[in-house]
Amino acid sequence: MIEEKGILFILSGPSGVGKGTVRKSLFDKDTDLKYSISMTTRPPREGEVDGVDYFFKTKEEFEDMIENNKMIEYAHYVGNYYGTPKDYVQKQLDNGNDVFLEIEVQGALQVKENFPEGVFVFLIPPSLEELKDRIISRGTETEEKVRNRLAAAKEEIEMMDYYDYVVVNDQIDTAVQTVQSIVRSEHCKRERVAIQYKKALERDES
Ligand SMILES: Nc1nc2c(ncn2[C@@H]2O[C@H](COP(=O)(O)OP(=O)(O)O)[C@@H](O)[C@H]2O)c(=O)[nH]1
Ligand SMILES: Nc1ncnc2c1ncn2[C@@H]1O[C@H](COP(=O)(O)OP(=O)(O)O)[C@@H](O)[C@H]1O
Repeated sequence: MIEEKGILFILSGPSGVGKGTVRKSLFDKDTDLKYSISMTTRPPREGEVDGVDYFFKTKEEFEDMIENNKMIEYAHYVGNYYGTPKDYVQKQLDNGNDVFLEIEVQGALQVKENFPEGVFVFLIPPSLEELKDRIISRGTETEEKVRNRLAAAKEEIEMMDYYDYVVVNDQIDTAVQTVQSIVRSEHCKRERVAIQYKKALERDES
């Protein structure tokens, strides 16, 4: 059966919930998904590589991309810009490949406006206490930034209503398996399979 367009998957949720951890583990298992590397003005953390973890840009370079309409979405998050460049995502979807975005909530809502057919997955922590522990234990933030991220998290969790799926990231393996099942299930959606069959039948008859 010929795949038409790829599916756009959006994984979002509060900072520190485990989006990056879930995404990396998912990509170790599911090589068919294409990951869209984000652009950011945040300085690289130790061990982060330009073009692998993020495309690290200056504020001017980022604003230039925005002005030239080259971003699908972007957000100003805890003092820095983060965003998804348009070209890569569009090209992969057009080639029939599934694309996976891992982005914060403001950006996900913008994607929803432009790609309403996207599949929106919201990752939540088992509790706010656990979320705080995860942000602290990661050790990448100052005390003030931990407070900022937790304050943002409370507002972000209220946006759950805009999502198609909600996954609790309690045990990492279970959360990854659940996201993987969502990806598989979306490929079995009746509308999607029916369209592909119809097209294949039409080709057969002509
Ligand atoms: N809107 C948007 N958010 C992004 C993008 N890339 C990463 N983010 C989010 O920006 C937030 C901060 O990312 P980062 O500084 O790497 O910290 P961490 O994810 O909390 O480790 C996280 O919630 C990311 O998921 C993007 O392209 N667009
Ligand atoms: N299911 C989980 N159980 C315990 N710790 C987790 C789990 N998922 C992620 N973590 C830890 O929580 C911290 C934040 O995870 P990270 O993937 O950086 O979050 P995000 O990308 O959402 O900001 C990291 O130290 C990570 O190892």
